[in-house]
Amino acid sequence: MSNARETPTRSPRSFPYELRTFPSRLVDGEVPEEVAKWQQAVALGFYADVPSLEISTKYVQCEQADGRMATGAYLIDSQAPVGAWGVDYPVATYAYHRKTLNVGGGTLLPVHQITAVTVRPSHRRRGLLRAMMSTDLAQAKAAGIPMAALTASESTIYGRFGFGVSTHACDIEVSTMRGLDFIVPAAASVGVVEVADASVVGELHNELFARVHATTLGSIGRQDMYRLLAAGQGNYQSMEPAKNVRAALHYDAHGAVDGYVTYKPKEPAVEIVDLLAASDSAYLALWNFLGSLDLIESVTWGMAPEVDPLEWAMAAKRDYKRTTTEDHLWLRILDTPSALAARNYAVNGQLLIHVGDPLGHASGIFNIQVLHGKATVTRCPEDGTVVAEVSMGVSELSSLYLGTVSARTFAAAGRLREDSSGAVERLDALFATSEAAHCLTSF
Ligand SMILES: CC(=O)SCCNC(=O)CCNC(=O)[C@H](O)C(C)(C)COP(=O)(O)OP(=O)(O)OC[C@H]1O[C@@H](n2cnc3c(N)ncnc32)[C@H](O)[C@@H]1OP(=O)(O)O
Repeated sequence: MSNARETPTRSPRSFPYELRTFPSRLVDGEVPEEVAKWQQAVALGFYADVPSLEISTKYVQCEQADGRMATGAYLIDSQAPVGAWGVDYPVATYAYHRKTLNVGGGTLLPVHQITAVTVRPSHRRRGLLRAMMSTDLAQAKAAGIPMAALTASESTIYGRFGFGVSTHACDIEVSTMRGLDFIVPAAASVGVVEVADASVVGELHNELFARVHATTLGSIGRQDMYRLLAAGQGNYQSMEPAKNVRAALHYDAHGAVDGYVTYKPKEPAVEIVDLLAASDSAYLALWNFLGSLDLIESVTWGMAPEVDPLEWAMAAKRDYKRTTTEDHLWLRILDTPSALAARNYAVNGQLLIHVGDPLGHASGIFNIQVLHGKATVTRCPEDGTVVAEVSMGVSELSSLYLGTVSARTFAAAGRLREDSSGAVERLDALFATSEAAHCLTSF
């Protein structure tokens, strides 16, 4: 008989991580250790420079203004090998802030905006993203937020979590070699455009963005950092004001600023940094200004709308080239009745839809009854007494939500099923929008 004590054996945990969530904010004017390490992990995940203390502090000031909550996944029951990052550095990061989404008709819907998702290369494909996303979406749903949103680094990651592409961003290149001629020149010459210091844009940004946000279907709230980004006063790599960012302001008939453009000249081209216009005339007048720059042969912009009035205003339509169209804003309905009741509808009507949701938040059979542009949405029993007329996943419903794609297109793509003849046509008639959704914010 052996005296040796049996060594207690513990099988390794299948998920040896703990998720901790904390606000990103300064304490006594300083970046707390936990937040600083979290930021180092984010920079690693996005291949960014190691943030200096100055940059870290500036980020946190902005994130504090946004009410950002950061989540880190930390190793438990284990020690880091000598020399490696310690267990107080998160192996995965995730964050959210909550702002609003313009869903049309002047309605701003509360939205849960997800950002800074990274998993350390040595811990990938072990379910960390799935764990952080599932936990966070469940908490957002429990907090009564009807919609989640993100902008994605890759288009293949987030569909499985119920997100659907809801707006596109276009890269455009407008040839200005011969200047810009407009079919109705007077429409592009309303008000006055004048040059300003780029720093002025930082001061105007929040008020102007609020005006644009309130009137643009698909616009989502901008994080505080945009004041700096839009004005060339700082970015995620440096807080040094850029020396090559120029600005022009548009003044309306009363002399009030209702638009601006900031741009980087790289002769013989100009790249737009940010363009906000609170009116159609400000938009065309700012383009008229850009078209008038001597020695410049083309103007590029990476945030042009899918349907751009500029293209239709130009006398030489072929001088407007859309070089890429890419998925931009991804939405994820969390609460189907609340989300559907918030938007406007084109016609009166009624429809029974079935929504599938792998995470359960948005699923069910719903009766949508629209009268005078507004919907009453009720959940139906799923005991076989009610039969849906159309069936789709929450990702598809989230893409249909702002009118960016039609049910007809999804049916043709095999992503939506018509269970009752004519239902797809009725769904498209209900969800039709008079303008194309456009989001000017990445996060
Ligand atoms: C909103 C934003 O912040 S977008 C930025 C996203 N981050 C990045 O691009 C930074 C670099 N990439 C990463 O940090 C990681 O690879 C992540 C965050 C993309 C994935 O993290 P992981 O922890 O490896 O993912 P996890 O193991 O939880 O996988 C969950 C599911 O997503 C899938 N998946 C993970 N990464 C990818 C990918 N790059 N492309 C396609 N599918 C992916 C997995 O196969 C898995 O699928 P399943 O559950 O249906 O079988």
